Amino acid sequence: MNNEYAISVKNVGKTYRSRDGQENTVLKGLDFHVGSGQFVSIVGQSGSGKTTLLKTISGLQEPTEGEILIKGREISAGLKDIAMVFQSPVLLPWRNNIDNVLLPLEFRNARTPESTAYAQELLEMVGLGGKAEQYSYELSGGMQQRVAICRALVSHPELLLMDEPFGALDAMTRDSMNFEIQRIWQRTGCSVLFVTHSISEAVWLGDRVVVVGDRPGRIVADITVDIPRPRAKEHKFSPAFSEYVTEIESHIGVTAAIS
Ligand SMILES: Nc1ncnc2c1ncn2[C@@H]1O[C@H](COP(=O)(O)OP(=O)(O)OP(=O)(O)O)[C@@H](O)[C@H]1O
Repeated sequence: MNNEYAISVKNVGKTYRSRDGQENTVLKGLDFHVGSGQFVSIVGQSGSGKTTLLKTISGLQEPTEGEILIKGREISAGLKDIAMVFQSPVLLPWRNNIDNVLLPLEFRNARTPESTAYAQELLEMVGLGGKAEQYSYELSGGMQQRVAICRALVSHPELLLMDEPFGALDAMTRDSMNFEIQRIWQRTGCSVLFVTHSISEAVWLGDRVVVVGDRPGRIVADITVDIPRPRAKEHKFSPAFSEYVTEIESHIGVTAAIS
């Protein structure tokens, strides 16, 4: 039954066509599922089609072949259940932080006193409760990304798609954001698809790591990470962790571009 999955990707292909008629098949024959409440990391070489996959799952673009079901339904029927976080937070500078968080609800005319209270609660959950009235330019990059994550969560999405959300952050901030996203995920129970260039981040966060091979993008490995939760920093130094990293590196083939 498809209904038990948060996402079902069935034999999905995507071919871009340029204006002069050239075809570029970026994804071919992708088949995988994300269980309800699972955290699935996606890694792969640059250009292997990870962002294309996320955009296709989110409904921002259509697959050329195959189908994608969200909780057993066509994407068009499930869009309100999906939120996306990009590498750049893209906050509106003329709105304060809580108003940025509430933006998706305003678009739907669904801002209420309850949702405002929930937005404040989310900001508190990410340690920004005292900065609700401040503006994004008064925040660090890591803080801005936390506001963007709150904005994604404010509509209670069942599915959170994250495309290299911590790629622009320094190593220390990135580590603390990893803890934060693990905590948020455990608290909200949403399903997460998380694209990253960092194999160690993928292993540390994921219940599974899906490796996308390139030309055309296809799944070359789908590895279950059997490390207990909640995960702590020490897990990164365990032999099991290193084995997962080594195995994933071997599936990607070349590791030069991957940290
Ligand atoms: N809208 C588009 N039109 C045409 N080609 C595109 C489009 N978007 C992406 N591509 C091409 O699809 C391929 C895969 O791009 P995509 O951004 O999905 O890869 P990626 O794995 O996310 O890369 P990176 O890790 O560098 O972010 C690239 O060759 C890219 O040029």
